[in-house]
Amino acid sequence: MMQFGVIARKFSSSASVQSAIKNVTVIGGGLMGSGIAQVSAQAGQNVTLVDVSPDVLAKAQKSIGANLGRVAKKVYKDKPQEGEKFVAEALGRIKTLTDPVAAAKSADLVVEAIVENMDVKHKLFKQLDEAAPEHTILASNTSSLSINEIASVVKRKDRFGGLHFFNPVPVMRLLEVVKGAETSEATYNAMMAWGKAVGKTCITCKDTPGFVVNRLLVPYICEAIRLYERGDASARDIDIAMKLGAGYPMGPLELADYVGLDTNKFILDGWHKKYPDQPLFKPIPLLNKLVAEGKLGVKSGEGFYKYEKK
Ligand SMILES: CCCCCCCCCCCCC[C@H](O)CC(=O)SCCNC(=O)CCNC(=O)[C@H](O)C(C)(C)COP(=O)(O)OP(=O)(O)OC[C@H]1O[C@@H](n2cnc3c(N)ncnc32)[C@H](O)[C@@H]1OP(=O)(O)O
Ligand SMILES: NC(=O)c1ccc[n+]([C@@H]2O[C@H](COP(=O)([O-])OP(=O)(O)OC[C@H]3O[C@@H](n4cnc5c(N)ncnc54)[C@H](O)[C@@H]3O)[C@@H](O)[C@H]2O)c1
Repeated sequence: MMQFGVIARKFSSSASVQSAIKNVTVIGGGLMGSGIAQVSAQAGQNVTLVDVSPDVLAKAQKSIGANLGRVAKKVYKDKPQEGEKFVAEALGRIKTLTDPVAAAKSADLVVEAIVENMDVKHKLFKQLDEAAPEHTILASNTSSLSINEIASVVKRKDRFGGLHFFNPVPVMRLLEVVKGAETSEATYNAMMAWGKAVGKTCITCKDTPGFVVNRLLVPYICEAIRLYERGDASARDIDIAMKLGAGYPMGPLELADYVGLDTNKFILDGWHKKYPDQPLFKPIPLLNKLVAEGKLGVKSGEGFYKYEKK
């Protein structure tokens, strides 16, 4: 369970670390993009949040407001008026747009958090590269794709890198900063400083599949699903086992639902295509079935478990 001290420490550290980056554009207003926008605004950055869907943007603003409220309740426990001011000021720093090209024009940093698909990311980054000012750093929050391959369509390869956040962004303290083959030292240093400024502990990763966390996490979740498919244990028992037996905050099937089964599928399909002989990345029929039925986990109301719709 997250303690007040951890939130307060995270909050104060984000307020005290300086970054040259002041204007951040976040593309994709879903699970991750809304969290990245929140922590950036909390740290005093001017944020432009972009999504193709106005409905997603409205939902993102609502959830960011609610999550800022949770932070304010802890940090300004005995000072509710200051808490309200904190929420209003942070929300006031976030503007929303549906046009990525317009949003790139005023950005020092663009963090992309759209669907996990190389072709879609390429199309977006080509546009961003043409529209953004010379100094702008472009970064992807990809879970599983190669940073070098994403960067292959841009001219500014020295000003491109990976910024891999974890879900839920306001709570998870890690940021993987990924150096591509042509990422300059200046870009890497700016990304590290920005990560610290938004309250994260940063680690340096090479552009290897899954970086550090997902290289370990993906095989673990896949094996859990296969265990369940074989009927070796119930979903509930697998999750209880890893929580009580290994001390994880969530079991693997709960975590798969939390991340989103569509995102899980994009990752697995991509790695299977790239490494067809690796048995760990073979398609999982049950996962394909759930996604085809629109059972995407928490965000759609059902995955391995059922959830109340938000
Ligand atoms: C089908 C599978 C096929 C396999 C294919 C491949 C699989 C691929 C899988 C990998 C996908 C990779 C995805 C990505 O690239 C990497 C990731 O992000 S991995 C996910 C990492 N995250 C985790 O592991 C989360 C683990 N869980 C937790 O830490 C906790 O459970 C929780 C989410 C923090 C919730 O904690 P609980 O105690 O259960 O619940 P509470 O509601 O009490 O919350 C605790 C605490 O946090 C505060 N809080 C929660 N959410 C937010 C928020 N959004 N904003 C602000 N604050 C939040 C809450 O208020 C509580 O505070 P407290 O009151 O305790 O101070
Ligand atoms: N879900 C996780 O736990 C998690 C964790 C870390 C990283 N990631 C990565 O973050 C990225 C986003 O994942 P998510 O879970 O937030 O997905 P999501 O489905 O919740 O959100 C993606 C959003 O992008 C929008 N979008 C799609 N194409 C767009 C475009 N061209 N321009 C603007 N908006 C567009 C969609 O409308 C959607 O709202 C993926 O690359 C994923 O691999 C996910």
